[in-house]
Amino acid sequence: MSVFIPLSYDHFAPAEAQAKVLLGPEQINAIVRRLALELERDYQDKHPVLLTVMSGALVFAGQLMTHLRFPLQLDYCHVTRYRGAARADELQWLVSPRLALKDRHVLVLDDILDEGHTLLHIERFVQAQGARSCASVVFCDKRHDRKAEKDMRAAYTGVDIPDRFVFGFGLDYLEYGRNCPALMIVESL
Ligand SMILES: O=P(O)(O)OC[C@H]1O[C@H](OP(=O)(O)OP(=O)(O)O)[C@H](O)[C@@H]1O
Ligand SMILES: Nc1nc2[nH]cnc2c(=O)[nH]1
Repeated sequence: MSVFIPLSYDHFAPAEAQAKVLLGPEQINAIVRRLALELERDYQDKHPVLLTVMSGALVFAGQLMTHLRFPLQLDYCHVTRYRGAARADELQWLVSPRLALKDRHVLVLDDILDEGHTLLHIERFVQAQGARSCASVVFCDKRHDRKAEKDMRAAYTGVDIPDRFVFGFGLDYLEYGRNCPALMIVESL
C-alpha cells in the first residue's frame, strides 16, 4: 500500500527557514542515554522485542539501541496518522510486526506522543497478540489536553515539549527534515 505525498519542498523550505532549535544533538544524546539506563535497569533479563514505529522513530531507535547493553530483538511496524502533514487524518496500518509477540515483553518505541492515538492503537494490537507485557518508550511528549486518554503518558518519556509542531531527529514535515540532527520547533504550524 502506498501513501500519496506530493513533492513539497517548496512548502517545507519556508517552514525550515523559520524553525528554531528546541533540542540540539548533545541535549538529545543526553536524553537518549538516560532512557537507555532506565531500560537497562528494567529490562536486563527480559529479552524484550523493541517494536519501532516507522518512520518517525527510526532515528530514535537507532540511537537508543547503541546504548542498550542487554539481549533484545528488533522489529518494526508502520502506522501513520499524519501522512507527512501537520494535521492528523485516519490511522492507517502500512506494515505489521514480523516477530511473534506472544509471551514476549514488548517495548513500543516512538519518536513522539502527541494525541496518543497511534500508541494506544499499537499497544492494543500488541496486547491482542498475547504479549507478556507491553510498555511504550517515547523520545518526546507534547504537553496539551487533547490526549486520546486523560492524563495519558508513556511508561518511559525522554522529554516533555511544548504544544507546537516539531521536526528533525526522525520527525518530518511533508516527509522532509527527518535527517536534521536537532529537534526543531515551528511556531506557525
Ligand atoms: O500521538 P499521535 O497524535 O497519534 O501522533 C504520533 C505519531 O505521529 C507521527 O507519525 P506519523 O503519523 O506522522 O507517521 P510517520 O512516522 O510515518 O511520519 C509520529 O511518528 C507518531 O507515530
Ligand atoms: N513531525 C511531527 N509529527 C508529529 N506527529 C504528531 N505530532 C507531530 C509533530 O509535532 N511533528
